[in-house]
Amino acid sequence: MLLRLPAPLRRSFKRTLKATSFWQENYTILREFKHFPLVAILAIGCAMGAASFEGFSFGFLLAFLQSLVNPDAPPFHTGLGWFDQWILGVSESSTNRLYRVSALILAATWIRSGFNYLTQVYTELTQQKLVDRLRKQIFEQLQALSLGYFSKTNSGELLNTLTSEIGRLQAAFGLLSFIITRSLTLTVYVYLMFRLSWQLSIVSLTLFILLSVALSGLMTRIRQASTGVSSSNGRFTATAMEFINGIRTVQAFATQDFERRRFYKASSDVLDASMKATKGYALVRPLAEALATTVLIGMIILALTLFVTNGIMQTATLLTFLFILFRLVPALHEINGSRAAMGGFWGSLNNIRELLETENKPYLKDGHLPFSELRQAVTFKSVDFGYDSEQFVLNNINLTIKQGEMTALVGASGAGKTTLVDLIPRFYDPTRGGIFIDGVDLREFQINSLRRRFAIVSQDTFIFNTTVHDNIAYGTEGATEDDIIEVAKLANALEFIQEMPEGFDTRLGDRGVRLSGGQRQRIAIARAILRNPDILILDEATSALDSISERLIQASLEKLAEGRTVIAIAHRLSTIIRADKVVVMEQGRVVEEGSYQELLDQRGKLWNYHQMQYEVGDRGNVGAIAEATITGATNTEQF
Ligand SMILES: Nc1ncnc2c1ncn2[C@@H]1O[C@H](COP(=O)(O)OP(=O)(O)OP(=O)(O)O)[C@@H](O)[C@H]1O
Repeated sequence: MLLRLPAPLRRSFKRTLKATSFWQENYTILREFKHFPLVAILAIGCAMGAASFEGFSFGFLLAFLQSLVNPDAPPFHTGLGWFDQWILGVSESSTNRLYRVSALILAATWIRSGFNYLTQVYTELTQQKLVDRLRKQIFEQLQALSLGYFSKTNSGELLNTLTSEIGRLQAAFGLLSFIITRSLTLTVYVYLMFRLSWQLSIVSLTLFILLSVALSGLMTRIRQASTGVSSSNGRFTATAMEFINGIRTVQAFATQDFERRRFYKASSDVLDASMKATKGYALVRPLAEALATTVLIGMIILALTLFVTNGIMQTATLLTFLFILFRLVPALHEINGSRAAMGGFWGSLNNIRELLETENKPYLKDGHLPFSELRQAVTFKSVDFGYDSEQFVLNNINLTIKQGEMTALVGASGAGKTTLVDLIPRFYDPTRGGIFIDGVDLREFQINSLRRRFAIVSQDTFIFNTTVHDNIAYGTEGATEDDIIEVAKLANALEFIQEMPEGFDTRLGDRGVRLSGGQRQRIAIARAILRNPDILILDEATSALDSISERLIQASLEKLAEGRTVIAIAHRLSTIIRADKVVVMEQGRVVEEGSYQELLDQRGKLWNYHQMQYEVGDRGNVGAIAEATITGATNTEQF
C-alpha cells in the first residue's frame, strides 16, 4: 500500500513543486534579471542590512528593558568580550548602561532607516529596469514575428499587453520585492524569537503557518479572477481602439448606438472582473488580521500563565518577545496582503509570458547571404501559399519576373495578387515550392538586405505622425533637403506640400489624417522614389488619384521604372498597357500570361476585363486604350 501523506503536507509538497515550475514557466521573464544583477543584488543586500539592524535594535531593546526593569540583575551581555566591554559597557553602572543602550538603539534605528531607503531605491530601480527590458523584449518579439501573426492577433490586445499589462506586472514585482525584503526582516524576527523562547516561538509559528495555509485557497481563487481582469482589459482596449480608428465609419453608418453598447459592455466587463478580483484580495488582509490578533492574545495569556508566573521566563524577555511578535504580526499581514494583491496580477504575468514565448508563433528564418541586386529574374516555382494551413490562396504558381521589366498583375478582387507580391520581400514564406532570385532561394538572403532593395507603394500607405520631410525620408538614410524636394516634385507632390502652413515641416497627424487619399499616395510615391529601389512594387499605387493626377504620376512612375524591375498590381488597365508582361490571376492561380496585346488577341480573361472597362467594341487594341487614357475618357468601373 502506498504511503499516503496527510493533506496539508501533500498540498505543501505540491506548492514546492509549483514553485520550481514557477521558475521554469516564467523563465522568459525572470531571465531578464541577468541584465542588471548588480542593482538586484544591491537591493537584496540593503534589505539584509536593514533586517540585521532591525535585529540589533531588538537585542539592544532587551538590554534596555533588563536595565530598566531589574537594574540589580547581572547586565545583559552577548558573550563577545570586546563588544560587551566597549559597546554595551557591562562593567559600568546601570544608569550608564541605560544611556549607552539608548544610544545604540538610536544608532541602529538610523542605520536601519538608511538601509531601508537604499532598499527602496534599488528595488524600484530593479522593477523599472525589468519593465524596460520586458518592453524592449516585446518590441523585439513583435519585430521578429511574421506578418501572419498580426493578422490573427488583435492589435488592441497587443497594445494592452505592452502598456497596461506591463504596468500591472511592474506593480506585481513591486509587491514581490516588498515580500522578499519583509521576509528577510521576518527571518531576523524569527531568529530572535527562538533565541528568547523556543517554546513560545514554536507555538506561535505553528499557529501562523496554519493561518497561511488557510489563506492559500483564497489566493488560488484570486489568481483565477485576475486572469479574467487581464482578458477583459485586453478586450476593452481592442474595442476602444477600433472605435477611435473607425470613428468615420461609425459616424457615416450612424452606428453610435451599436458602438455604445459594445463599448459599455467591454467597460462593464472590466468592472465586473475587477470587482470579482477585488472582493477576493480585499478579504485577505482583514481576515488575516483578525485571526492573527486572536493568536497574539492567546500567546500572551499562555506565556503569562505558563512561563512568567512560574519564573521560567524573565519579564524583560517576555516583553521583548511580545514586542517582536507585535512587529511580526503586521509584517505578516503586509506579506499576506501583498501576496493577495500579487495574485491579482497573475493574469498580466500570463499575458506577457504568452506574448514572449516563442513556441507556436510564426517567425521568418533569416538567411545568411547579403542581397546586392537583382541581375536576371525572380522565379516562382510551384508555389502554394495559405494564410491558414487548411486553405491555400495561391496554388501552383510558376512565374518568371524578369529584371528591368514591368510585370503587371491583373485579376478580380481576392484573386491573390497582393498575396503573391507579398511573398517577394518575404512578408510570408511559401507553404510549398520556392521563390528564387537569380537561382538563389529567397530564404537564403538576409531579410533586411533583401528588403532594402525594395520599395512598395500600396493601397494603404502608412503615414507617420511626423513632418512631411520625415515621412518622405522614412527608411532612406542620408537624404538631403534637395533630394527630398526633387522626389516630391517627381511624385507631383511639391505643389500641395508648399501650400501647407509649414511646408515640408508640417506635421501630418495620426496616420496622416491631414492629407487626402491622393496626397497620401503621392507622399508614398515620393518615399519610394527616394529609396532608389532595385525592385519597385506598385500595389494599386495610383488608385486614390483623380485622372489628371494619375496621368501626371503615371509619367513620374514610368520615369522611376526605367531600368528597374517593376511589379504592378492594377485595377485600372490604363496603368499597365505598357507593361512588358501581364499576368492574369483567378482564384489563386495564374490563368493568362503575355504582353497586353497578345492577351487581347487571345480574347481570354484580359479581353473580358478590357471590354468591361473600356467598352471599345468587340476588338480592343492598346493604341485605343492609350488614346482613351490620354483623353481622360476612362470608365470608372473597375474589376
Ligand atoms: N492576412 C490575411 N489573412 C488571411 N487571409 C487573407 C489575408 N490577406 C488576404 N487574405 C485572403 O487571401 C485571398 C487573396 O487576397 P489578396 O489580398 O491577395 O487578393 P487581391 O487579388 O490582392 O485582392 P484585391 O485586389 O482586392 O486587393 C483573399 O481570399 C483574402 O481573403
